Amino acid sequence: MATVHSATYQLLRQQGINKIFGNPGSNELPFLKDFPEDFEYILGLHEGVVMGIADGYALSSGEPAMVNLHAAAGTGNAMGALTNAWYSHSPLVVTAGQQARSLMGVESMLSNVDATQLPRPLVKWSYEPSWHGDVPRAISQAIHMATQPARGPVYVSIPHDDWQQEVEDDALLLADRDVATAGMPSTAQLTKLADRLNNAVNPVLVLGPDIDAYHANALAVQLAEKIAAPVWVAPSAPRCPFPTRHACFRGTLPAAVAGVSAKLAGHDLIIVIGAPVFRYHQHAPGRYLPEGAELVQLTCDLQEASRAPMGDALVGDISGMLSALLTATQQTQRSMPVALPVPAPAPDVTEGPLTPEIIFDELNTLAPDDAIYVKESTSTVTAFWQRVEMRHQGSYFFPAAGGLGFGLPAAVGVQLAQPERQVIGVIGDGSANYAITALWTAAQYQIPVIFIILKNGTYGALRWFSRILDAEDSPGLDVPGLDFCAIARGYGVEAIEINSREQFQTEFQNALNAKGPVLLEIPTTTIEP
Ligand SMILES: Cc1ncc(Cn2c(C)c(CCOP(=O)(O)OP(=O)(O)O)sc2=O)c(N)n1
Ligand SMILES: [Ca+2]
Repeated sequence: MATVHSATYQLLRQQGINKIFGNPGSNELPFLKDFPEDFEYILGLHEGVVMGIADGYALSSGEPAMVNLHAAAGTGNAMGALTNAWYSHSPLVVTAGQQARSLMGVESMLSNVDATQLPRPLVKWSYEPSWHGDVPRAISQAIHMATQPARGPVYVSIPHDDWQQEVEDDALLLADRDVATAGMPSTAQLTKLADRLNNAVNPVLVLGPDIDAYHANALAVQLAEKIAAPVWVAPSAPRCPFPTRHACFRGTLPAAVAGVSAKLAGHDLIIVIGAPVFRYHQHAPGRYLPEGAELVQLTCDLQEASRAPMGDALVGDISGMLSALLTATQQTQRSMPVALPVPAPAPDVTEGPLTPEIIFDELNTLAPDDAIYVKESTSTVTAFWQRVEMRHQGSYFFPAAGGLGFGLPAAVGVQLAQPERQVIGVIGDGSANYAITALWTAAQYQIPVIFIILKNGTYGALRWFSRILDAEDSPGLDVPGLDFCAIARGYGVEAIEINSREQFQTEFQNALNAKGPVLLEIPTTTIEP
């Protein structure tokens, strides 16, 4: 007779999930006992790290990742990371151990009281089965909810005395279920969209993370070239959807209402694909659209389409819709945009700390063409996009909700998902502290990430915000006295402090050949975002 335990592992196995990212407590041990040999458990020392590693793994692989947290305390520790996973459409199957059914009502220790409320609104669905026999079906529903568009995290709370209970053999029917979404436009919808594009005089493309998530980067290049349109990346970019040295590429849009309209002025049709409209950040009021412009959004996310403050939207499969639109669009006679100029090499420094621009120029020279960057140094984003070329799908990840503590663990998760590509974490000395224990997991599992800590001794982005918000006298904006080499070595990661361009060149190339993780701590100047 099957048990909840055996039926659930069989379901996970058949659905291609064989890694469990977790940090255990007593509630989780009955799930982890008799751990199958064909599964791997990746331990993080804090649940925010566990969620971040799983998030990086799921975003980069495109596959669902299974997370196992400890009751309410573990779920609470993971909530910060969950904000990023929610906004990045990350397919995470998050489970949490619950106290035994008979002890929940008296709120005994480790009871996850009102468990399904805890992760909301940062999950697509949360559920606690009302009896043990429903656990395998609940996990099956969680997998399909997490992986169908718009993808996103889900949450299932499971009482620990369910796992050894017997279930009907029909529970095994769940293992082979195949659930998919079609999501293609009708002929009428496609004709209407293509007509708008073919009749536009000066169209512009604004591309978002779901182009990269659905591997539609090459289709986007073909469309941009066919209509000879400039291409902007949607504001607050958590991924890179378009090659950054392509002639059509124009950079990332500013995360402000007025700024977006200013950059898109003069265009009569704004086509947004794979992005919300828009992920504003700075409060800079203005008109949502430039004079004379219309906007149409292609998205996989009904909520994104519904909450937009202007324009039209079509919800469907990103890659399918883009491919159909490409076919239906006429080749334009307009001339192609002229490529942006490549920035002049960053000037050397004769004394004092290096500049972030020097580091980015060196990365652009020394890193492999298909390197993957996990970025979390908030004041250097613009300089990075200008100086470090990104060509391939899945080359860039940034916390989608701006929730810091993403970079270090996500770099570990991305490297687990992409062992053939070098992952480089470019992390600020402020951000690094929110999930610093990810270094331990990288060392323990010998995951060869290169961690670059840009150490300017301050919350650089907040220094900039304090100026535009007239709050420059705010306390708590500096982070002096941190020794990341000592911290990293304490978690088992080889670490070197870098104080010259030549030393960076030598140590970075050594790190490329290392078998395990390496951390480069680089004192730098502070620059404007
Ligand atoms: C979990 C969390 N806490 C606090 C913040 C606030 N915050 C903070 C603290 C920033 C400074 C990050 O400093 P850094 O050293 O990582 O990078 P820069 O110096 O390049 O800005 S940017 C920002 O929005 C946040 N986004 N997320
Ligand atoms: Ca900093």
